Amino acid sequence: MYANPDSPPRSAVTVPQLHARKQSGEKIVVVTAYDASFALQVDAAGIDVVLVGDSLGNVVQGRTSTLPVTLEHMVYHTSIVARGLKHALLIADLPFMSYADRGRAYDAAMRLCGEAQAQMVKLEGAGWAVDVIAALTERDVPVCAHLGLTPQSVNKFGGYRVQGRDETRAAQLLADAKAVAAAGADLLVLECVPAALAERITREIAIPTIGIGAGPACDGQVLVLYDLLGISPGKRPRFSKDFLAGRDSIAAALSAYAHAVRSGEFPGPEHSY
Ligand SMILES: Nc1nc(=O)c2c([nH]1)NC[C@@H]1CN(c3ccc(C(=O)N[C@@H](CCC(=O)O)C(=O)O)cc3)CN21
Ligand SMILES: CC(C)C(=O)C(=O)O
Ligand SMILES: [Mg+2]
Repeated sequence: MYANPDSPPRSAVTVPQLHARKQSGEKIVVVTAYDASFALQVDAAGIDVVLVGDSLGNVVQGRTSTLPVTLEHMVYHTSIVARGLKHALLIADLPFMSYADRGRAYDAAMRLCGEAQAQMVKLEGAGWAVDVIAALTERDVPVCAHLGLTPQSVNKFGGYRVQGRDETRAAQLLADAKAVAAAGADLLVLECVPAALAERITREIAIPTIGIGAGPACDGQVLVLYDLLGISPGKRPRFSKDFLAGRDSIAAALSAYAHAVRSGEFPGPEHSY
């Protein structure tokens, strides 16, 4: 289809609609996808947002971290996922070091939102990254921030551990959440933080929070698709759940996940810290 100034955004779900969910209390359901066939399944299940995560390094490429994932990989997977979507909003992860300064972030956003058709980019961290969020926001590129366990920092963390457990770190995380929101982020992913802290952050900032191992109080939830289907190799993180177990199709597993998030059944205490 050629450009038509009257045509609506590519997806049915829009950024302003996601903002409105914070007030309405209707949970935002997010899942990762990496190819067109799964994107079609996820879209048909009525999931709100699809994330092309750099977790593709782990689950598609068989690596032990997300650090080797390149912008080329992200552009390729984002472009093929985009072809499978009609309903869901599409977010793409900015890979390691692709947003190290304003200029690199602009170039990467051009590839992911221009060429590959993502509607929002996601980046990890606060501090220096707050300026990058402000830079993208000034150019009207929607941004999803990501705090807590930020997997691109694994070499600094020394492993994948729950973040914000002590008082000082919890206060820092709350301050970081306020800073990314003030810089213009549209959404905030909170990964592996105590449920009580995620609840407090969700209450104190104006943008929706999307939890993964962050308890039930977040405005939405995200899971890695292959964790949700029970096919990820190795030890499964505590926050994940196999929704295919006891069901007979991928479509049924995706619908069950969406329903469990919307009804507040998932995540339970056994998935939280
Ligand atoms: N398949 C997959 N799922 C993910 O959620 C995911 C990836 N890959 N790759 C990138 C990151 C890495 N992630 C991870 C990986 C492991 C844990 C984990 O094992 N956490 C411990 C916490 C231990 C603690 O501090 O108490 C756990 O038992 O849940 C958490 C997040 C999340 N992301
Ligand atoms: C787990 C989500 C939040 C992510 O960043 C990814 O899949 O890469
Ligand atoms: Mg990621």
